[in-house]
Amino acid sequence: MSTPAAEHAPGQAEADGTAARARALTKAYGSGETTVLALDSVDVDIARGRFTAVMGPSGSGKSTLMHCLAGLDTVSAGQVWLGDTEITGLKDRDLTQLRRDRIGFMFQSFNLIPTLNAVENITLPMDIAGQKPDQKWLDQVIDTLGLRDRLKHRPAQLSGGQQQRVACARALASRPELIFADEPTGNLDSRAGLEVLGFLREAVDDLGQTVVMVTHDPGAAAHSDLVLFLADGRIVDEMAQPTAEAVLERMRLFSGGPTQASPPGIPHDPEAPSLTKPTDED
Ligand SMILES: Nc1ncnc2c1ncn2[C@@H]1O[C@H](COP(=O)(O)OP(=O)(O)OP(=O)(O)O)[C@@H](O)[C@H]1O
Repeated sequence: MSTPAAEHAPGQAEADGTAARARALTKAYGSGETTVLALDSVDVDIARGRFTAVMGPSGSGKSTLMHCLAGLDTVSAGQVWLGDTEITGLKDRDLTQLRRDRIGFMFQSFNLIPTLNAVENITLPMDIAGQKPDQKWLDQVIDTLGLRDRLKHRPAQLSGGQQQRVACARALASRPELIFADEPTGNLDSRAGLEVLGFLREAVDDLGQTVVMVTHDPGAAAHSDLVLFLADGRIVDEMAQPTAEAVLERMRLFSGGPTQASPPGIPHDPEAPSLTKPTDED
């Protein structure tokens, strides 16, 4: 199924265009009888300046889709573009440079260097690339994320939420065309998770960034502009202006209705704690 995200994103101007797209993207692991078709001829358009969430049951191909769109994994068939650049077929060295210069990453584990302080962690990818940060942009990112008074702290001196904010700032620092976030709230309590989702939202609304987030949590997906639903390596549905309740309901449909088990990470009970509902303990 084609997913013209740009058409569906509310208020999306045509001129903003597409940050990334894939056509007939197929990824198979293994060979012969043990082949796993992780992505099955996926067509997708990621709208520029929008926040897109990717959801689906465990094993549906979310991480594989993200890795293929980000040039972290090779494809078995099909094509992927970042902006106007076709990345499928690029040589390793060109791909490495493209990832470094044009893509930002946020992972569940923050991947901060313990011996470097916050600001050193934020600028590390640019330092490695020999690039000078745009100080005005960096200041804007640091202030938007509320990290100004934490810049000299090392990761161990920061809370989980603050560490993830540093990881968020690191992803934003080079002003990438596209930020990929893989379960960015997975290791956080609901309050810190909400904070990070708020910052990703601000990165899109106030800083004009483009974010693609893989998540299991309908509450987290509700912060996006558009949810893409994956099942068995295919995009089977999408939802603009999602709410946690509507996403949960849709996920239940895919998992065979309320009598069957929910996909991992999807609370079966609508009253279950979620990132939209901070609990009293937080
Ligand atoms: N390196 C690999 N080798 C073999 N099979 C793989 C590999 N990576 C992923 N797969 C398989 O591809 C399918 C899609 O995996 P993927 O990790 O993309 O799913 P996912 O939706 O991100 O799952 P989860 O929510 O559990 O992280 C799964 O069946 C998985 O077992």
